Amino acid sequence: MSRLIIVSNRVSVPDNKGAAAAGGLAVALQAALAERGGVWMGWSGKSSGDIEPEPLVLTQDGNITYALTDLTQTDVEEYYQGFANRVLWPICHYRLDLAEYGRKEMASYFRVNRFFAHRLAPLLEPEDTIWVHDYHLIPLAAELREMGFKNRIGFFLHIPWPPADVLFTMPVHEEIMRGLSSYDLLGFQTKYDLENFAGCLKREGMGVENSPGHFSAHGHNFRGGAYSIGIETAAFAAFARKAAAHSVVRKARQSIEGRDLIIGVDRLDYSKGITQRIDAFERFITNNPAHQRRVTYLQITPKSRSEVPEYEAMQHAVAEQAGRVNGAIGTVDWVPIRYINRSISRPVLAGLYRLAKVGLVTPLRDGMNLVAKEYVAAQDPDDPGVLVLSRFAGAARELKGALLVNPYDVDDTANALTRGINMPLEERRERWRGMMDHLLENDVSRWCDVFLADLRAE
Ligand SMILES: O=P(O)(O)OC[C@H]1O[C@H](O[C@H]2O[C@H](CO)[C@@H](O)[C@H](O)[C@H]2O)[C@H](O)[C@@H](O)[C@@H]1O
Ligand SMILES: O=c1ccn([C@@H]2O[C@H](COP(=O)(O)OP(=O)(O)O)[C@@H](O)[C@H]2O)c(=O)[nH]1
Repeated sequence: MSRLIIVSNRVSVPDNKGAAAAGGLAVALQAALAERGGVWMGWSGKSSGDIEPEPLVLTQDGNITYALTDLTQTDVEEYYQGFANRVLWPICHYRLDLAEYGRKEMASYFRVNRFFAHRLAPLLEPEDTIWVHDYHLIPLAAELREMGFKNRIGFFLHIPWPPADVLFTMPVHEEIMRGLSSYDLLGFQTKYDLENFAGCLKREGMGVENSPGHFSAHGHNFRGGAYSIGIETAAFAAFARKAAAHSVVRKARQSIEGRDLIIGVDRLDYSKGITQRIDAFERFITNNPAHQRRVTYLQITPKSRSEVPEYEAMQHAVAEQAGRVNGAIGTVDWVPIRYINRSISRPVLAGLYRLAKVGLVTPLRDGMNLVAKEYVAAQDPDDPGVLVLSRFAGAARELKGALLVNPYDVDDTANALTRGINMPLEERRERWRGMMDHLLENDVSRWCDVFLADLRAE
């Protein structure tokens, strides 16, 4: 069996393992690699200032070799904060209004991908299978091919892929499409993302789809498919069963004093629909005075990408909004929204999900959303809660037992909250069972196996 080499911008570093890694990619890859072993190369998350980063630092932890590199401060600002998170992220989440193009950021993006390729090259052996992850590293395969590597190279995109009219607003869309065309296998979260990709390729004759999922473009034949990422379902359910004894979970249970708990867990990101969600919660309370003082909405929201201006602005906006709504609907003995900016470890999160009668997951657009899956996995089979889920999350394609909402429609989400809080036990059980069976069968291990089997197949 060939070695597996994973490359991603974000790496869940060994000394950080017990701590909360707020980000689905790191959580999922950690789970996938722990089982198989291999090499995981990526950014250390640190800046080397204005000097060239030191050589790769290799750390062995069990069967995983971590290979981390720093980036210069300029590269952090231009490649990660600039092009990846101010151009590709908003475009792929359909937020053209937030995209900030800059020539030097685009140049830095391609330069850092070349740098990654050069750092990776000495680690590679001819039989290695290389699996590249996410929008930060689209040009990596083209760089490796340029250097003569013939390995099987796959790519998985964790975020949505937009339609041609959206993608083509990006000045370097052709180079990005060319980069994707250099892989042997492209994985998307849903078939809609795959269809959008095929549409982008065909629109201006950049490539053709020879048969479903088989493409030719820029002189290369490659395949594409939908591979919805999963979680470690059984292990997460076990966390949740044990978590009731955890002191944080016990304190949370005591402090809600028998009220119904609604939970939201998201990085502080504009794609997650947090402001619309708070509006919907306020509407739910004003529409249902009987629930006043009888529910608590816990929103766990670790800060994310704070150096990017759009994220910094959002931190202020959400904090201000949560305060305003608490002021408007709270009473002397009831704080309706508990808004937390710290990251919580996943074993504790599992216990909080299990305490919650409703999991409120309403992104405006999301590649998958692992929180939705974790919420389901954490439930008590005898008394499960209800998942209220945005129809624009990749997870909505799979979790048929959720109450699907349009997150832009505040009344729709407020009504789903009413329905969720009042749902009879039998209906909750039935909805939950179907989702849990699906998650047990389609866990992260299966996702990994299926993608790698397809990548390794000629
Ligand atoms: O690395 P950061 O800039 O701190 O951001 C965290 C991660 O956010 C994104 O996660 C996505 O991957 C999840 C797992 O497939 C998926 O469920 C979710 O919908 C996506 O938003 C991003 O794609 C990762 O690269 C980041 O590491
Ligand atoms: O305080 C927190 C908040 C989130 N997460 C984890 O971060 C991941 C978020 O993944 P998701 O796919 O929902 O969204 P992303 O942040 O990757 O866009 C999930 O595994 C969460 O359990 C965590 O460990 N602690």
